[in-house]
Amino acid sequence: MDLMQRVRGHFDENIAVTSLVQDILSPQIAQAAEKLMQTLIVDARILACGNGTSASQVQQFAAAMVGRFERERPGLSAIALTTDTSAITAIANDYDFDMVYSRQVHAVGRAGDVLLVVSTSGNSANVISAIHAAHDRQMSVVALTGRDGGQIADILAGEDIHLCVPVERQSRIQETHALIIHAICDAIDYLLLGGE
Ligand SMILES: O=C(CO)[C@@H](O)[C@H](O)[C@H](O)[C@H](O)COP(=O)(O)O
Ligand SMILES: [Zn+2]
Repeated sequence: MDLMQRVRGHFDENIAVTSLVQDILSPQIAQAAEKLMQTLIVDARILACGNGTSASQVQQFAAAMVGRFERERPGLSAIALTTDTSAITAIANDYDFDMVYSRQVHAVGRAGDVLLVVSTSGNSANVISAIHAAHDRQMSVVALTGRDGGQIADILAGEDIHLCVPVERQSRIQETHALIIHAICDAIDYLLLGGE
């Protein structure tokens, strides 16, 4: 395979995954946006966490809420738990890296808040602990995962929403998570402000 074919292959694969996910996840994505919107309008908060690329994606989401997405509106209450290096290093150093998010959820989370998690494998231990902490706090969860949803698929409960991109390749899962997050941001604006 020459290099050009290899490059084009990424786009072909992305188009196929995007189309699959449009078919199977659009209703749940709309449902997730409704849930987050219901959370924000009663002055509850969205806490968000993930690792690596997913950390950058939850930060992007929080920035789009507190700042803005594509339309002008008041700032909305979302906090990425990935950004406070003092808290993260203290918790990892004094306790365990698996607790870097759960400890923050326990400390900051309140009943009615929502935890947004992003994990390509569904198996990150610190994200799994954060979900348990959210449940302890009477918070529900919106989880973006990939492959078979990993262990996260097994621990979600009640009113939690699971958006699983059911393909193997990490890059395709992450690109699709980015698209899902953009769709959710737009849907929240649409629910708040109506159509353009
Ligand atoms: O995806 C990349 C690089 O593109 C990695 O940085 C990736 O995000 C990290 O390995 C994460 O630790 C993977 O965790 P998860 O998404 O499976 O929960
Ligand atoms: Zn639990």
